[in-house]
Amino acid sequence: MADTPAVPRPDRAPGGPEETGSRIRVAVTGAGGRMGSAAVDAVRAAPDLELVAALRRDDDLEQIVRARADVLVDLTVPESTEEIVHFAVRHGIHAVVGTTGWDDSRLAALRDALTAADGVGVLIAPNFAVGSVLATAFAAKAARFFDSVEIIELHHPDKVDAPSGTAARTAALVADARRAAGTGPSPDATRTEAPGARGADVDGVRVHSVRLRGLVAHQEVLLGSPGETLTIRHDSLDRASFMPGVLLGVRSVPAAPGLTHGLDAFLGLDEAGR
Ligand SMILES: NC(=O)C1=CN([C@@H]2O[C@H](COP(=O)(O)OP(=O)(O)OC[C@H]3O[C@@H](n4cnc5c(N)ncnc54)[C@H](O)[C@@H]3O)[C@@H](O)[C@H]2O)C=CC1
Ligand SMILES: O=C(O)C1=N[C@H](C(=O)O)C[C@H](O)C1
Repeated sequence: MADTPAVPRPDRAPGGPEETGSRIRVAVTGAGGRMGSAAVDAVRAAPDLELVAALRRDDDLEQIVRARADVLVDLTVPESTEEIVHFAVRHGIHAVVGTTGWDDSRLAALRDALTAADGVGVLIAPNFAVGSVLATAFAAKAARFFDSVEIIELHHPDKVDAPSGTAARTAALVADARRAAGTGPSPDATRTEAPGARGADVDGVRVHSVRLRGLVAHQEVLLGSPGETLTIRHDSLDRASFMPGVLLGVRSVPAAPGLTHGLDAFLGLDEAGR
């Protein structure tokens, strides 16, 4: 990662585009991908936004600076996203990040970088679909009331990571809620197991990943207690489902300095989904 110093952005704070009503200048990385190309189209179609750069793999990140982007939308791959986002932060550019791979240590390093970058905002959004954000919030809310909880995430087979970022985030919030309530671990008498049969253990929650041609992005949270189960399911049937969340992020992040994790706050939800 290049170690360039932060560049002051005189067009940012008082009198910047978010305050003057001028169009927000948006750059997209991963513009050649499934999500990036949809985001490019969505930004182009939004009257209050202006697409100023669309970068593909191997394009020079300096283009974002030369284009005087206000907000970067990153939709690349887990191996690239950290470097790209730190580059934006160092240059005083806000970022809306949909790419997966933001584990706790990466988030901590980003928080540190943002502390030094006065006024810059970054949204890390594990899922931009409103229904998915709500489903995760509902699951976190329900988690303490049931003996058992497991997650099944189902995606298209071109996805490079498993489990999904959404499932990892859901598992973390479910685990937090159960810890806070003193709920014990999900009961499980398994003694012999074919490798992977019980899924991945994410923060004490079993997560099962399905990859199937024909699917886009889907998740079920299964909760169970004696005599009853509750299933919270969300389906993204088309990448159009993600675009309102991307645009909400672009419009909201300039006024949200520091790190925002999840679209919840921009939707007016707190972490418990209220
Ligand atoms: N937060 C959300 O709601 C959603 C997040 N995602 C996530 O977004 C990411 C992208 O997903 P897809 O578009 O399906 O993948 P994709 O593989 O279709 O697109 C990724 C693109 O990024 C490009 N790329 C890689 N490194 C780059 C770099 N350094 N600079 C510029 N471009 C670079 C690749 O060449 C590729 O075109 C994944 O991490 C996925 O999990 C996907 C859907 C929704
Ligand atoms: O790769 C995808 O497609 C998706 N990735 C994100 C994730 O890993 O959670 C969001 C959504 O599930 C689609």
